[in-house]
Amino acid sequence: MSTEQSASTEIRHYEAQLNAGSKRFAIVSGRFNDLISDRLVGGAVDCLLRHGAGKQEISIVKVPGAFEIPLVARRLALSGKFDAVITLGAVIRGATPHFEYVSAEVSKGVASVGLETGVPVIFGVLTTNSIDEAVERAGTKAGNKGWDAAMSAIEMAGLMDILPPAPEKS
Ligand SMILES: Nc1c(NC[C@H](O)[C@H](O)[C@H](O)CO)[nH]c(=O)[nH]c1=O
Ligand SMILES: CC(=O)[C@@H](O)COP(=O)(O)O
Repeated sequence: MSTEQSASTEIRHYEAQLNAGSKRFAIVSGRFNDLISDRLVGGAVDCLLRHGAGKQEISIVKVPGAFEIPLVARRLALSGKFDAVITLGAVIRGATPHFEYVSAEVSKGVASVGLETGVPVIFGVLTTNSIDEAVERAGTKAGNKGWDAAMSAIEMAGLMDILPPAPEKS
C-alpha cells in the first residue's frame, strides 16, 4: 500500500459505551462460601444499576457451588433472554487438591460456554488461597470482583452490538 493510500485510511476501532440500559443480564452465583459470593452479587447488581440497567433486566440464579456454574450459565446463554451472563463464586483452597479440580473445571467450563454460545459469559469466580484473600476481593481493600465482572459484562454486551455480525453456526 502506498504512503498516500495509507495516509488516507483510518484505523477502525470498536469500543463499546459503558451503558447497561436496554441490556439484560443474568448472574449465576455459587452458594458455597456465600458469605463471600453474596457480596460479589451485591457488587455486580450495584454496578449494573448504576450504569443504567433496569431491576427487571437483572436475573439472579443460585447454584450449590462453583462446579455447577457452567451448566446453568450455558442454559441461560442459550435461552436467548440475556445479553451477558455473569458468573460469581468463591473457590477457596482447603487441605486437599479439591481446589485445583473445582477451579480448573469452572474456569474451563465458563470459557467454553461463551465460545459455544456467542453470548458474553464473564468469569467472576474468586479462586483464592485463603478466606482473607477472598474477603479482600469481595468489597474490602482489593475492591469487589463482582463489580468488576459486571463492568466487563456491560462492555461486552455493548461490544456485541457493534462488532461485524458473525454467521449463524450451522
Ligand atoms: N470447595 C468449594 C466448592 N465445592 C463444591 C463444588 O463447587 C460443587 O458444588 C460440589 O462438588 C458438588 O458438585 N464450591 C465452591 O464454590 N467453592 C469452594 O471453595
Ligand atoms: C475448593 C475446595 O473444594 C476446598 O474448599 C475443599 O476443602 P478441602 O480441600 O479441605 O476438602
